[in-house]
Amino acid sequence: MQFAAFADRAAELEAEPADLETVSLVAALLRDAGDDIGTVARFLQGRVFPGWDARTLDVGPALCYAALAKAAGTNVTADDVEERLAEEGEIGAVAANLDLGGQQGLGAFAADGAAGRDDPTLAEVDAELRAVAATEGDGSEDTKLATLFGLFSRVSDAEARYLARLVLGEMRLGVGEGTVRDAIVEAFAVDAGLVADALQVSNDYGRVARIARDEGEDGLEAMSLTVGRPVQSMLAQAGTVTGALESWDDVAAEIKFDGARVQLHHHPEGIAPPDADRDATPDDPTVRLYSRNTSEVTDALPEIREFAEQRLDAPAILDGEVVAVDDDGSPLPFQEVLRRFRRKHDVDRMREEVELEFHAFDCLLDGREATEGTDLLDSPFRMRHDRLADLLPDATSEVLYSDDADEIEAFEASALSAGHEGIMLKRPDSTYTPGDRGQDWLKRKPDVETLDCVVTGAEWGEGRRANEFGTFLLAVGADDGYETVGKVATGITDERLAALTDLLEPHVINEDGQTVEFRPAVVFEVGYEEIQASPTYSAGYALRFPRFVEVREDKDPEDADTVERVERLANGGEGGN
Ligand SMILES: Nc1ncnc2c1ncn2[C@@H]1O[C@H](COP(=O)(O)OP(=O)(O)OP(=O)(O)O)[C@@H](O)[C@H]1O
Repeated sequence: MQFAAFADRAAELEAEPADLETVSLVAALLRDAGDDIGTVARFLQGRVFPGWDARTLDVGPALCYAALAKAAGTNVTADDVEERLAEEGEIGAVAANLDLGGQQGLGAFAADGAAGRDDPTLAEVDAELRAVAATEGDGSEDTKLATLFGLFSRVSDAEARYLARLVLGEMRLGVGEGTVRDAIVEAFAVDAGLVADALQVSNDYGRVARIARDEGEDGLEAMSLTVGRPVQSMLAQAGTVTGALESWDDVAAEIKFDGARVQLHHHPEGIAPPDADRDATPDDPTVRLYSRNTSEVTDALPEIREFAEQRLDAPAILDGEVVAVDDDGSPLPFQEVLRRFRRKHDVDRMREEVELEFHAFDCLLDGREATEGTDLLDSPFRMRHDRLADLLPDATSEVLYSDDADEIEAFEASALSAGHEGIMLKRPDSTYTPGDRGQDWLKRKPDVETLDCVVTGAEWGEGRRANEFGTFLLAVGADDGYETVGKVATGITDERLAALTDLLEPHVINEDGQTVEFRPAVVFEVGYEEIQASPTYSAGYALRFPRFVEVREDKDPEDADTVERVERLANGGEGGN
C-alpha cells in the first residue's frame, strides 16, 4: 500500500464523527491493507511499534520541527514551524501547509540524499521510522534529522499531515485501541472475546489483525503468552477491607511493596531481543526484565537477573516488585529504586550503594513440565500464587486468605510496622487481566490518596526564580486528550524546582508571557486534601491543597489518572475505610 493511500483513508477517518462508522472504515482499511495490515493497525493508533516493544522514535518536537523546516526550504526555520504551530494548533495542519519537497523545498533538488516527492509506500515509511528509532550514540540527532528530512521531502501535503503526527505519536483520528479491536472483529467476522484474549496475551494489534485474517478463530485461540514479550500489568483500584469483604467471600491480603513493578521473563534456551526478527539462540540471555511500561530494564538490575538465572529452570513469566533495602533488609523509599531502575552507566557502583530485592506476587506462565498448562492468565489468583510459591518459595509474597476484618487489620499493622507501604486486597478466584484497572485488585493505603497527573503547563517564577518554573498546571486523561484539574506549587524545594525546570523545558510547545504549555510527557504524583466540583478547570473538578509528591518517571502520560477516576474520588467512590 502507498503511504498516500493510507493518508487518504486517515483523512476519511478524521472527518467521520460517528464511532460506529469509524469502526467500519477501519475494518475496510484492514481488509484492504494486504501485507501492511500490521503496520496499518499500529499507525492508526500513532504507534510504530507493538505494545510489547518499548522502542520509541525518541524524536522530540524540536527535532521534528527542524526536519519539517528543512524539507520546507531555505526560507523556513524551525522557529517558523513553531510559530505556525501556535497559530494552527497542531503539527499535522502545519506540515500540510508547508509545501514540503515542493518548489521551494530542498527535496526538490534531491539534496542530502533526499529523493524529492516520490510517493513512498507504507512499508518504506515504516522502515525509515524504525531506522530513526535505531539511531543512537554520537551524532544520532543529525542522523535522525537527515532521515526525517528525507522522508518529509518525499511526501505530498496530504501525506505530510499524517507523517508529522505519526512522528510525534499523536494521530488524532479518534481511533483508539477499542476501535481497532472492534474493527478486527468486524473485518474478519471473528469472535470478539477471542480477539480480546489474543490482544491480552500478545499486546500486539498488528499481529492479532493478521492472524484473525489469515488463520481465523483457530489461529486466535492458539495465541498464547510468549516469553520475552511483556504483557501489560494488571492494575489496582483503591478500596476498603469492608468493601472487599462485602463483595467477595474471602480476601487475599498481601503486602504492598513500595518499589517498582517488574515483569520477569525466563527461558532456559535464551530470549531473543525484541527487535531481532529471529528465534532465540543459546547465546541470548535467559532472563529479561521489563518495567511497568514494558521497557526492558534487564541491564539496570543485574542482581535480579542473576537471582532468576540461579533459581529458575523452566520457562516462566512472573510479576513482582523490585524493592530497595538497607543493610538490615528493611525497605527503603521508592525513590531509591528509581535511582537504580533507569541506570545505564555505573550500574556496578550503584549496585553497591543500593541493594535490590525481587518480591514476586504473581505467576503468568509456568513452563515446568510436571505442571499442567503453562499460560495461567485464566487461572484463579489462588492457583497462580500457589504455583509461584512452589517456584520461588523465599521470594514470593506472603498471602493471608481471610474473611475476618480484624485479622486483615492486624496483617496491615504488621506490614506497616515493617516499613511497607500498605496492603493489597485481591479476589482469590480472579483471573489475571493485563492492563486492566478493575475491581479484583484493591490497594489499601493508610495515607491520603494521591493522583498521577500529566503536567500540561507552567508559569515562570518571579524575581530570583525568573528562570525557573514556579507553578505547574496539572491534567488528567480524558477520552480525547487531557483535562486540567489544578495547579501545584507547594511541596517543591528550590533544588527540585531547578531540576523540574530542566526536565520540562524541552517539552515546551507554546509560550505566552509568563505562561508556557507542555507537550504531555511528564507525570507528577500529587497529594491533595479533597476534590471538589469546580468550573475553574476543564475537568470540572479541582484539587484542594494540591501538594507535589514525586515525578513518576516510571509512568507515561497514558498511565496518568483519568477524569473518570477524579469523578469517582470526588463522589467518595474510593478511599480508606
Ligand atoms: N503485592 C502486590 N500486588 C500487586 N501490586 C503490588 C504489590 N506490591 C506492590 N505492588 C505495586 O502496587 C501497584 C498497584 O497499584 P496500581 O495498580 O494502582 O499501580 P500504580 O498506578 O503504579 O500505583 P501506585 O502509585 O500505588 O504504586 C502495582 O503496580 C505494583 O507496582
